[in-house]
Amino acid sequence: MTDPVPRALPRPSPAQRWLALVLVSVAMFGNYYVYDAFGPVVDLLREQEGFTYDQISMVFSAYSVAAVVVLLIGGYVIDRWGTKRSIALFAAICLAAAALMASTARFETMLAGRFLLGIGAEPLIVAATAALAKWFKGKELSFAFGINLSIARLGSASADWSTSFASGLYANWQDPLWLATGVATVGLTAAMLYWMVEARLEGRVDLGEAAATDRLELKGMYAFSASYWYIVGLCVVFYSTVFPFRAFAIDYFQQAHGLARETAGMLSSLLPVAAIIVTPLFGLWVDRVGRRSLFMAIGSLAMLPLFLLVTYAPPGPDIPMPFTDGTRVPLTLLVVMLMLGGVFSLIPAVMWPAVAYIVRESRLGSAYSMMTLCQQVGVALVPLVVGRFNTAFGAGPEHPAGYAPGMWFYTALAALGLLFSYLLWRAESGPAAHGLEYPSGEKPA
Ligand SMILES: NCCCC[C@H](N)C(=O)NCC(=O)O
Repeated sequence: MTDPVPRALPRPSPAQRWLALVLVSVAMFGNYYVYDAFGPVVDLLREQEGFTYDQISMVFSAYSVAAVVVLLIGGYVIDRWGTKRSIALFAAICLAAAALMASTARFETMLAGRFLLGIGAEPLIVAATAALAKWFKGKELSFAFGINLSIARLGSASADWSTSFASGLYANWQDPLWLATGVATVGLTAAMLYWMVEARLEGRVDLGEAAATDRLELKGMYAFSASYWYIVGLCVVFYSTVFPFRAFAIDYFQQAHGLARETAGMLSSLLPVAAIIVTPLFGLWVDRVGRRSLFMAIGSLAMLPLFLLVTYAPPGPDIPMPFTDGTRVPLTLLVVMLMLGGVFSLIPAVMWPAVAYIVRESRLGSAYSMMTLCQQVGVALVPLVVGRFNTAFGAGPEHPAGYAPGMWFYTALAALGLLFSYLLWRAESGPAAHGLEYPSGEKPA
């Protein structure tokens, strides 16, 4: 008798793939919610617990310090543990971090909680990407990544919206953070369900092998072209401006512009909301027309005046915000936040895929890891500088001008971003171009 020939397993059905996507995305929703739940309680921590802006920015930066550490080792955990265990493990760490931050207003505990969040949240993003690659490889992979990021960004927007739908909790700093802990519990539940689904279907459907996780291999980094390092430079200054600005935005709108917390939250949510809607559209457009470095330069140029406009331009009339129940905001703030939302949609849509044009496929993992690592170093340092400025210049409701030095610092970073994108555009308009300026699929000879 001959041994039966092993039969090839079927690929997962659409229903199985979409179930995996929903569960992984809910875990990511929890991750992003917890990250952004800190911004809306900044003023309460200052007023009720006596936190200084220096302390607030140290807490915010602790995430990025942890992220730098885990980016160096996180890939090994995912490769060793597999996606299903890793997603549950990292979602559990996010939950523990959220609970730690909600438990007490001791500065050291907050710092530890935010550090723990960085340990869990950044590798959770990597593990989620690896998991989706297994289920959607050869299918709707880009679309699945897009949906996943949009649901994650909905988590960011929901944290801002919680100032309205959970306004009753904002009598103290702690209850909104307990709400974040609840959301993290939902994220962990989704991660556990994902573990069950993957374990149940393993051996029944062909999930393939997850590609080796993006890892940082320093060997050969020097060989990356100047264009790659210009994109890394832009990435660092762009995220080091936008993420810290977002972290302080709700407090800033309240203190410097006298907005109610609900209104400030709505205004701040324009960034992730714009990104959910517009990023995929920009992605499609740029695929058609190319001109990637030009678009990055346009995005950087558009960002340049925004922080000075919120500081010095007259507020203008109060007008109703679109898609709300008539919440009124000063025209200048609305225009600035809509423009920043546009930039926050355009630059990531162009910048991350541009790396794939410049670096060969076998080094893409290292290239993206190095880019994220540099990004997180910037995101760790910039809030410390802004916090220092705010404290040193006595920023607060009695002295709104004290916020101006921080805004000048953001402007200087935006100018640096413009310089990097100009250098990139110049490099990509010359003979050593990589095809960034061409539509998808068309490369220079
Ligand atoms: N909002 C949570 C922080 C996400 C950090 C992540 N490393 C990242 O930069 N993602 C890209 C993005 O545009 O959100």
